[in-house]
Amino acid sequence: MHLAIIGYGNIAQSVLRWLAARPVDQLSVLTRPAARKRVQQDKLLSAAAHHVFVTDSMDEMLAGHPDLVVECAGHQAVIEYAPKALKAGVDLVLVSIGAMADERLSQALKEAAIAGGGKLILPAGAIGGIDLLAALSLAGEVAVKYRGTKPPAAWRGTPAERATDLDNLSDMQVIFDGTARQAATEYPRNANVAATLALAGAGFDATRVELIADPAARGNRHAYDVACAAGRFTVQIDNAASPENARTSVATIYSVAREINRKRDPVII
Ligand SMILES: NC(=O)C1=CN([C@@H]2O[C@H](COP(=O)(O)OP(=O)(O)OC[C@H]3O[C@@H](n4cnc5c(N)ncnc54)[C@H](O)[C@@H]3O)[C@@H](O)[C@H]2O)C=CC1
Ligand SMILES: O=C([O-])CC(=O)C(=O)O
Repeated sequence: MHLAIIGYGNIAQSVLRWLAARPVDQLSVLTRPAARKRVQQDKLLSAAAHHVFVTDSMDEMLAGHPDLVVECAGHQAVIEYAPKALKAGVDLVLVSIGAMADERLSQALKEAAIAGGGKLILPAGAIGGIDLLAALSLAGEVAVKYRGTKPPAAWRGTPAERATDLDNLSDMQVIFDGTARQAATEYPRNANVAATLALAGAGFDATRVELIADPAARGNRHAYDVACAAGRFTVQIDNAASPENARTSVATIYSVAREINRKRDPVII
C-alpha cells in the first residue's frame, strides 16, 4: 500500500508511531516548506514504511499515485489540497471534517470526487455511533443534540475567550449554543465532531450543539442524543486527550488507523 499523509502534527505522527508495528510499503508526507527538511530526518518515517518520500508539493505527492491520502492538517489544508486529490482519482480521508460546513467547499469536494473517481471518506474521528446514526437517518427524520466538553485550556485561541474568562472558571460553562454549522465554522479545531454528526444525521442546520468549558474535565467528553421514529439512542465517550495536542482526542488517531486498515485489509469492520 502507498499511503499519503497531509500534515505532520499530532495525529500524523501518532499514526506513524502506530504503523511501526505493521508498516506500509510506501509513505508520502506533505509538510509545510519550512518543516520539510526536519521531517525528512525523523526516524518515525523509516519505521512506518519501507519507502518514504517527503514533499511540500501536492502535485509531487499525487505524481507518486498513492492508494489513500489522509488529511490531518486543518481546515485551510482541506481547501488547498482535498479537491486536487479527489480530482486525481485518489481516495481521501478527511479528518478536518468541519471544513464541510462551508457549502461551496462541500459541493466542490463532491464534484471533484465525481469527476476524478476518488472517494471522499468521512471518518468517525473522536466520536462513535456514526454507523447507527447514518443508518437511522435513512429511515426518516432524526433529531440530534450534541454536547462537547473540554478543559478550559483546550478552548484557548477560540471565540470562547470572548465568552468567558477561561483562566478563572470555577464551574462548567456553556461557551457556545447553536447549530453544527456555526460550531464547525467558529471552532475549526474543536468542533469537527459536531460536523461528523451533522453529516451522518440531521444536517448542519438542524443539528443542535452545545460546547462547554469545564475546569473539572480530565479529557474531552463527547455526548449526543438521537431520536427518530426507528428508535432512540445516546452516546457518550470520555476521551483521553492526545499528549501532543490537548484539543484532539486519542480516539481520532485510531479512527485514522482504522481507515488505513479498511483500505488495506480484505475483511473490514
Ligand atoms: N474529525 C475529528 O473528530 C477531529 C478532527 N481534528 C482535525 O484534525 C486536525 C489535525 O489535528 P492535530 O494533528 O491534532 O493538529 P496539529 O496542530 O498537531 O497538527 C496539524 C499539522 O498540520 C500542519 N499543517 C497545517 N496546514 C498545513 C498545510 N497547508 N500544509 C501542510 N501542513 C499543514 C501543521 O503545521 C501541523 O503540524 C485539526 O486541525 C482538526 O481540524 C482533530 C480532532 C478530532
Ligand atoms: O478530538 C476531539 O476531542 C474532537 C475535536 O477536537 C473536534 O471535534 O474537533
